[in-house]
Amino acid sequence: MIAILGTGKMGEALLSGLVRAGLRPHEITATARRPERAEALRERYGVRVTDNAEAAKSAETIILAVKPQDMASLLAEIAPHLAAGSLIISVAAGVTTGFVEARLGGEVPVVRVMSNTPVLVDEAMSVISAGEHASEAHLKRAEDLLSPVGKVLRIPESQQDAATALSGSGPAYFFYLVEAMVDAGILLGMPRAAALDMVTQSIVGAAIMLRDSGEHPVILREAVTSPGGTTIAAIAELERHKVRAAFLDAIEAARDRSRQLASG
Ligand SMILES: NC(=O)C1=CN([C@@H]2O[C@H](COP(=O)(O)OP(=O)(O)OC[C@H]3O[C@@H](n4cnc5c(N)ncnc54)[C@H](OP(=O)(O)O)[C@@H]3O)[C@@H](O)[C@H]2O)C=CC1
Ligand SMILES: O=C(O)[C@@H]1CCC=N1
Repeated sequence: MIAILGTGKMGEALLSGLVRAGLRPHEITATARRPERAEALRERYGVRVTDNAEAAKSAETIILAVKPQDMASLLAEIAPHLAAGSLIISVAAGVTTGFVEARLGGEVPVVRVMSNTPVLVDEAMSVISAGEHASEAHLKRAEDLLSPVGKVLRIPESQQDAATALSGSGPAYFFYLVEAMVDAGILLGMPRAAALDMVTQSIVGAAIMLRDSGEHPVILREAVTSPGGTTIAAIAELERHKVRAAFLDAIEAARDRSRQLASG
């Protein structure tokens, strides 16, 4: 039995991925704070929706998917109800395995995960790190759960905040880029729908080339950039506006925010 505690956007994305990967609804228990949310999950997936204590009691694997700010109270609620040997998988940004271990007591195995919303289309990037009492078998269990919905990479926990900033938040940067490029199309007089199509297909094509060609992004970009041509005219403006420096600062800010989150 797998329990997902705090089934909001990320919890539901994981839940739908597990169902697509072949888990049967009766093998999954979900929890939510609002009754209408609980009802929606029950209807949409046919899973059991209970309270946190009940879900924690009967699950071998417990996925914690509440906001970092809600983690301490959730851990206090489930601590007395954990079955011996249950694996705790936390997907919350910034929350360390030490934070979870200290509040659950005993030698509870904890795996920290940072995934991202492309889990909805089985293209997640999930990075995982073991807590003090998590064994190879626990890491493998987390990998088995996550690999049907995307790529999984093991990283030292010291790199989790950086990974949160890069791949956890990463999809948002690409959506933001698409919004900005579509706005540029509007500025040039393109219809909005056509501009969105053009930009979306360009980003999908570029992403697939990047993933499948094995080429470095610089090589791929140079192949588009003709001497004296249009692309270099655009890149000169991006450099003038320090877009690269803005990315370095932005992702560093996200890493710092991830570090702050566990302390509330
Ligand atoms: N969104 C993303 O791209 C990513 C998010 N994450 C992490 O995932 C976690 C969840 O984020 P996200 O899904 O965006 O947030 P949401 O607010 O969508 O989901 C959190 C859910 O937890 C529920 N909840 C809160 N407290 C309790 C409780 N005590 N018992 C049961 N349910 C509870 C909330 O209920 P209610 O709605 O009723 O308040 C809500 O449905 C965060 O820790 C975040 O850091 C990680 C990677 C990517
Ligand atoms: O913005 C956030 O805090 C979460 C963590 C990574 C992506 N979304």
